[in-house]
Amino acid sequence: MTATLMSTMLRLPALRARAFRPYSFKLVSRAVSSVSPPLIRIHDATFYQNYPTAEDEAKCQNPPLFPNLNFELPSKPGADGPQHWAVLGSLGRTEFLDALRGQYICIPPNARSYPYLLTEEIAKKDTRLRYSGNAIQYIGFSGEGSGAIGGTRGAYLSARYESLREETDWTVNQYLRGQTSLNPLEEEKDGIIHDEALLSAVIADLRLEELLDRPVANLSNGQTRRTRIAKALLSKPELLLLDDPFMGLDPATVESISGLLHRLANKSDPRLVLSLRPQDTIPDWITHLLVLGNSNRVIAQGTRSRVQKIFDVWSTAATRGPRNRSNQNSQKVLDQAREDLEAGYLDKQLIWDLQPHSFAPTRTEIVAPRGGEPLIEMHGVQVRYGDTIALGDWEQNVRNETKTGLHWVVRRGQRWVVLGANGSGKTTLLSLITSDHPQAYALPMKLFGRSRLPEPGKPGISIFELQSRIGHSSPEIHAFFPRQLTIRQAIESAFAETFLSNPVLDHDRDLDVSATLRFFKAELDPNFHANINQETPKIPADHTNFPELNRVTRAFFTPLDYEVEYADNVTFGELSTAQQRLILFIRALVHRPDIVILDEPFSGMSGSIRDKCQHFLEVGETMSHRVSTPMRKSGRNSWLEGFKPPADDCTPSNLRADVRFNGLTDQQALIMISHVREEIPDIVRHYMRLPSGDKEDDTHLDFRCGSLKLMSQLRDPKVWSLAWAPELKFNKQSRRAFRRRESSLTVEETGEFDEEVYEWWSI
Ligand SMILES: Nc1ncnc2c1ncn2[C@@H]1O[C@H](COP(=O)(O)OP(=O)(O)OP(=O)(O)O)[C@@H](O)[C@H]1O
Repeated sequence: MTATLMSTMLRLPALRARAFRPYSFKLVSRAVSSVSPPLIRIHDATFYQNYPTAEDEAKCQNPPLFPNLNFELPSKPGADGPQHWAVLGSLGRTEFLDALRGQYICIPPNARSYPYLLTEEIAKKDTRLRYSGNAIQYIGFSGEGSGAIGGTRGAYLSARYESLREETDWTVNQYLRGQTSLNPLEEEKDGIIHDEALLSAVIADLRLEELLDRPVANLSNGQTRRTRIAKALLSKPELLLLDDPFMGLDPATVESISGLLHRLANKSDPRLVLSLRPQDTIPDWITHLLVLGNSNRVIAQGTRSRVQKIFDVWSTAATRGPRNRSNQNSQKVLDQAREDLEAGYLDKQLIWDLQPHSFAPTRTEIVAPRGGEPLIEMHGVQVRYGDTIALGDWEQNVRNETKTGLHWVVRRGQRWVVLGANGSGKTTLLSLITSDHPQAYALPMKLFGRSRLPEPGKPGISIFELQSRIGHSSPEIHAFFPRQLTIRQAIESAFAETFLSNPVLDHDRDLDVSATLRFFKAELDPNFHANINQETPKIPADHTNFPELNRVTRAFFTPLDYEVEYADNVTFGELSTAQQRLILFIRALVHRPDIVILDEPFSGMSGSIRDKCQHFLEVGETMSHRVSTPMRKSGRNSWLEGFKPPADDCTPSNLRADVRFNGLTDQQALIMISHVREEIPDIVRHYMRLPSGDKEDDTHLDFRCGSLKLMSQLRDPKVWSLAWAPELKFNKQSRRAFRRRESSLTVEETGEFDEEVYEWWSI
C-alpha cells in the first residue's frame, strides 16, 4: 500500500470515530504478566470488510467493525492461572471471532499481531503454525445440521434419509481422517491423519466410536457437532474459536461437551475462545468475558467478576434510572453506560438478556386441553435403517396391552414438546409428519385422518396439501433456504409449493404478511433505530372509504403496509442468523397452518427476540395477558420494542380491525422441539420424551408421554429436571394422568381419553 493511500485512509472520518476504550483494558494488560508473548495482540485496531474509502460514510457502507479495539489473549497462564474467554453478544459474535483469526482489513495493519506464533517454540513444534490461518481454527455451528460438514447435498431435505450411499457420502471415519476428496492425492490414500494416538483419544473423548462407519449425512445435529469439534482438534490448532458451541445440544451433552472443553482449555491444548448468546449459561470455568453491543462495538471486557459488576451497574441504570454513584469506578462505568445507551451501542434489551433470571413461578393455572379431532395418529411407528431402529425401538402400554413402536395422537388445539437426547430420533419423527422421510408412505400413521397412500374410498394426502396445512421451521430448512429471496419473498414462500415457486397470494394474505413485518420491524429493519422517532402517518378514518372501520371508533387509520418496504430491500442472506431464524418462525405461522412444527426455532436468537416470538405465538399482535409467557416472565415489555400498538389500544383486541394475529387458535396444533427450558412457552401442555442411552444403565431415559399439571411449567427447573429424569425418579415424582369423566356420560358418549389409552404421566 502506498504511503499516500495509507495517510488518506488514516484521515478518514470513520477512523476518527469516537475513541472507544473498553473499561478494563488497562486491567487486562496488567493481568497478563506472563513472559511468553501473547498469542493475539490487538492494539487500537479498527476492522473493515473492504478497504475503507472516503465515500463509505456518506454512502453508509463498509462500517467500521470494533473501532479502536484493544484485546490480548495470552499464550501461557499468568500469575492468576489460565485465561478462558467467552464473547457474549446478540450480534457480531462471528465477526469478532473472525477478526481474532485474521479476517477483515485491520487498520493500522500492524495493530493486530500474533507474537507467540513467531517464537522459537512454535517454529520447533510445527512451522505451519507460524501462519495464523493454521494456528487458529474456527468452528461455527449456525450452518446447521449435517450439511455443515458437507453431508447433505442438493436442495432436497429428504437427502438425509435416503439409505442409498453415494460416492460422496463420507463416513465419520473418512471425514476425520481427511479422506474426503473424490480424486485423492497419492499421499492421501491411507488418510492424511497420521497421528493415530491423537485420533483414538479424540474419538474416545467425543464418544464417536459408534458413529465411525455412519455417513456424515445421516448424523443428528448433536452428533454432527461432536464430529466437527473432533475434526478441528485433529488439526492440532493453538487456538480453537467455538461459535455457539452449545446451540441445539441436549442438557446431558452440553454438560459433557463443556467438561471436555474445560479439560482442553486447562491443558491449553488447544486454547479456547467461546462465543455465547447473552442469555446463555456461561460455563463455570470461563474466567474472562468480552461483551459486544450494537453496531459491532466492544462495550466491556475483563475478568468475569469485574464484568459481572459492570452488568450490575448497567442493570440498576436500566431499571432505576442512572443515579450517580458514590464509588468512583462504578461512576465511570455508569457514565460510559449512559454514553453507550445514548449512542445505541447498549440497550435495555441487551442488559435484560445479560442478567441471569431466576425462575419466578406464576400462580396461573393452565389446563392441558383435551383437543379436537386427531391431526396426527401413529400406531406402532418404527423407522429402520437396515438392522438399526432409529425411532420406535421401545414398548408402550396401549389400552393395557404392551405394543412396540411409537403410539401417539396429536389433536387440534394441543401444544406438544418433543424431548429427547441428541440422536434420539426427534428430527426423524418430524420428517415423518412433514413427509420428508421416504418411509412416511409405508408406516402405520395418518395425517388429517388420512394415509399418505390412497385407501379404499379415501384419497391419499398429497405433498402439496401437506405443505399448505403444515408450517415448519427447522435447522434443516435454515440450511437449505434460498439466500437470495427478499424478506417479504421469504415469508410469502409459506404460500408457495416450494421455496422458489410463485406464492399464491391475495389481498388478505398480503395484509397478513405485512402485519408480521410490522410486528417484527424492530428486529428486521436495518434502519429501524435511525427512524424510531418518525411519526406514524395518520389517514383520517373516513367510514365511507373504510367500511371495515365502522366497527371501531377511531379518528385516524394507519395503513397496514405502512413502513414495511424494508422487507423488499433486504435479502435473507444479508440477515444475521438470529434474524434468519425469525423469518423462518414467521414463515411457519403466517399461513395459519393446522399443524405448526417448530424444531429449535429460537436457537441463535437473543432472549428478547425469543420472548417476542413466544408472545406472538401465544397472543399474536395483541397486548393481551391471556397467557403470554414473556409478559409474565419479565413483568414488563421492553422486548416489544418497536411494536406500536394502535393508539386506541384499549379497544378489545377482537374488535380491532388491524389486528390480524391473536396467537395460535383452537384449530391449530403445535409441536415443538427444544433443549432449552426457557424456550418452551407456557401454552405447551403436553410432552413426549423419546428414549436414549443404554437400557441397562440407570441413567437411561425411557419413553414417556403426558401432560403438565395445572400449575406446572417446563420453564421451571424442577419440572424440567423431572421431564429428563431416569425411570426410577420419574416414577416417584410423577403420577398417572386421568381425566375426570362426567358421571352422567358413558364412554360411548364422551369417547376415550387419550391419557388412559396411551398411559400418560402428569409432571
Ligand atoms: N440414513 C440413516 N442411516 C442410519 N442412521 C441414521 C440415518 N439417518 C439418521 N440416522 C440416525 O438416526 C438417529 C436419529 O437421528 P435424529 O436426527 O432424528 O435425532 P435427533 O433426536 O433429531 O437429534 P439432534 O437433537 O441431535 O438433532 C441418529 O442416531 C442418526 O444418526
